[in-house]
Amino acid sequence: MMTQYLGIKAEYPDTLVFYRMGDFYEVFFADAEKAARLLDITLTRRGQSAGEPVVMAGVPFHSLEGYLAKLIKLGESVAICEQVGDVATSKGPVERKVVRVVTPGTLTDTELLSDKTESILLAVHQGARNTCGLAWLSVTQGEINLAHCASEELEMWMARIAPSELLYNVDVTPAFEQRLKTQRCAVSARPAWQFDAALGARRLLDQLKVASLASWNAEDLKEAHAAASALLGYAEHTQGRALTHVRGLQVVRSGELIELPPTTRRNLELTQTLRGEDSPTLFSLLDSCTTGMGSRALKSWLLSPRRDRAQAASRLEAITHLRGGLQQTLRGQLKGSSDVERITARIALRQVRPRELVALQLTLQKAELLAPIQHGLPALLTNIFGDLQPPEGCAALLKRYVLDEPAALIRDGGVINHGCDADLDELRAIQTNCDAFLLDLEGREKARTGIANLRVQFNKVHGFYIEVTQGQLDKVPDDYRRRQTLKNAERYITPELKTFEDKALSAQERALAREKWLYEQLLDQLQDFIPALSRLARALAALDALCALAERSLTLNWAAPVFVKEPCIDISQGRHPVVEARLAELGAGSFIANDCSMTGRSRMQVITGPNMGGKSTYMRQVALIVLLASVGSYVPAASCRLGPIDAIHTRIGAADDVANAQSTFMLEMTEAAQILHAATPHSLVLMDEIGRGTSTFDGLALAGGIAAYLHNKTQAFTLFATHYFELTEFPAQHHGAINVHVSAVESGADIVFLHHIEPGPASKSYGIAVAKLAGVPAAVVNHARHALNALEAHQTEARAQVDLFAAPPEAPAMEQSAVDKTLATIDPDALSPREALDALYRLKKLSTQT
Ligand SMILES: Nc1ncnc2c1ncn2[C@@H]1O[C@H](COP(=O)(O)OP(=O)(O)OP(=O)(O)O)[C@@H](O)[C@H]1O
Repeated sequence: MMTQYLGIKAEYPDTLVFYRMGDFYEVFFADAEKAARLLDITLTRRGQSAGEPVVMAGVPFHSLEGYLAKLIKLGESVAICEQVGDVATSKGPVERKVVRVVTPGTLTDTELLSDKTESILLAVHQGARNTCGLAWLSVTQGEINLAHCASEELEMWMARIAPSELLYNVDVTPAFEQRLKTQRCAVSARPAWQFDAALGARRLLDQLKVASLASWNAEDLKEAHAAASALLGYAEHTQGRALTHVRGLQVVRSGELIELPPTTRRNLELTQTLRGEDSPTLFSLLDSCTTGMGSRALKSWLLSPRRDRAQAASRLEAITHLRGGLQQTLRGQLKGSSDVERITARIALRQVRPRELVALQLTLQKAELLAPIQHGLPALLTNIFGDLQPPEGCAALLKRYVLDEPAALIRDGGVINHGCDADLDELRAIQTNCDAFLLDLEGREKARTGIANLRVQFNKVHGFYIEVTQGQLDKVPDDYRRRQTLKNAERYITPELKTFEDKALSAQERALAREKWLYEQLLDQLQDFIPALSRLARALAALDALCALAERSLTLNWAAPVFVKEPCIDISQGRHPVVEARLAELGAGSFIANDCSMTGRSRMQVITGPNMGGKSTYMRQVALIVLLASVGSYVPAASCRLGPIDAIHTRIGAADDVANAQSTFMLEMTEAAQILHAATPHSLVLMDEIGRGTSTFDGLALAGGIAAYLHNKTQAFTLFATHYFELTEFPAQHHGAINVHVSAVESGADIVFLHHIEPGPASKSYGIAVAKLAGVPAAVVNHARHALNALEAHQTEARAQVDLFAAPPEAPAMEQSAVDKTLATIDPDALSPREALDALYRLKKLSTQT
């Protein structure tokens, strides 16, 4: 057995192998030590292998799911090795095989998956010329995604895709590997040969059942093909079979989506709060979907808005239509729908459970009722309703095959419907009619033989028998065969009883085997419905997400945004949806709505005002409104006009990133640098208190420089919140910038925040008043007030006339060196190898002379 185990383990060196032995899954040696540590289970030692005691640990087979969930959460993968041979007939250890490998990125079990989140597997291929190929999929969805990106954009892509597991070529450079390892997901190196572009292209064609990738314009994405090769190979390897339900391809191109860098997702708390919780976030507020499929679709919409507004416009049009009452009816009907998408995937992978099939059947019946007969529907709804047609015959097939309330697992039987299969019905009848048959036989035999006390009975050792007492033996007919002799009686068997016995004793076993066989037959027949079921699942998900957005827009009193061509962000009476909901929940007053008007000519707002005044809330609400509009949702405002947007960048105070050894200030500057490089005139940039991580003068000088760069060079729509009062002078010298401030009033020594954005700079800083409000001891507040007066008096006197925003003098032009001059004359493409070598010697000589 150990030889068998070690042979299997050798094929899965990096994976915990759960080896089935009777009612337990056992783990051995190093795996056992790891499992014992991670799962808190007992380690034992038994027997010997190669002279060493065998270290092992085990978990009962019926509680496998719980242990798997724990391991997957810890980023581990598990190979499930089952007994596949016949225990009764096999000599030596029964044959065993790994039937599937459960890994964080390829989950399919209901118990291991979160309803609202996809578990995504991503393969990254480091290509030549600074390009990376990406391929990713969720095994429970029907679509492969491909993309190419520049190496420096990789982190942004990985943040957008948010994989649960990442695969990379074992031969990548150490620096590249290090970048991948900083991702918060399971990371596995795969052999280099698996990242083969030609193999990947072939696999894609096979998978999609097409002759060419031309219709997706995906023929030249060689690096992505290489990634797809590893991706599909790995996904199939984990499932132990082909992914027949994966039939879709999507190519995502840089520049098609609105950029939402990782910092933006975090700072705007789109799907997670800054503390890493799921709520309250924009998504948790929006997600009133009635199905998991809808929630997942909505989340993906939220994180991947497109620059081109056609998709957003069609969603808006659909939502507007649904708001007219239809959403309420549809949501009522959608409620309780099963997760058709995941059930379809599990049918394809032949892992589906009986109760899921019943749930699917009920949903299919429901879907038929969903599509309203209406004319003049918006195009998106027409398409969705068109796809809502359940595949013909599928519900009937399920109804015919599966009991209304089947057992949880086919393993236990009690799944296949009555009247579906004559053999099964007969086997079941034998079990249920056993007593009746015996009574009937007894009656008939009594009549035939004239033995009044004849009895037909059963015991476990001897099986069925007819018992006749000594005094009646002469009446026993010829066809009775003796089975057992007792003191006062003889026991017999007849051909009829023998036939019945054979049937009855094996009926249960055979019924179970028949049920399993019929279940497989059903799965075979269901395979034909998979494309139609996938289509239906997508339609249900989209309809649910649209209905949720319609419901939210009505409940929360949101307005439809208007897309315009000219550059602008023009919001009237905008609100921060999450803060507003939170205030309402806590009964802490109403949210103060604010306008924001930025145009091609007025692109920057310098925002000042007291701490706690509402600067961050205002900036974030503008970003959230822009994002919601770009997704195609209504927005929390009275009205919103929006020009083209290509990115939302945010630089908002964060805690130290100790894990990556970066100080607050380093992080602040790194993020600022990224924004300055990436932003364009169509980007929205939020800068919150830039420069505060260093000394006042350094910080102020940097903030001034950054503001000037954003205004003059980048020309992005910029919201620039600052505590540096000096920056309120910026708009006077920069025509594209204006001052705004959050209003507050002082009453005595206290401060009242009005949270209202008003034109012009704040009149003063209220730091000390806020400190008092926060409960800082009176002695400290008095001390600070005194010190402030002194500082202000001193500053007025000493204020030098420094122009913070003036462009610095040009750096003196460096004189070109002899090497540079020679280099400028060389055209590498025009050189022969010999000439190139000569040139290299010449340059080397020159460099030693200078
Ligand atoms: N428009 C508003 N209406 C009602 N309450 C608001 C509004 N804006 C902000 N608030 C409340 O004020 C609190 C502080 O707001 P915010 O964090 O935006 O202030 P801030 O000016 O950025 O402060 P700091 O400068 O200290 O970062 C919020 O948590 C919210 O409860």
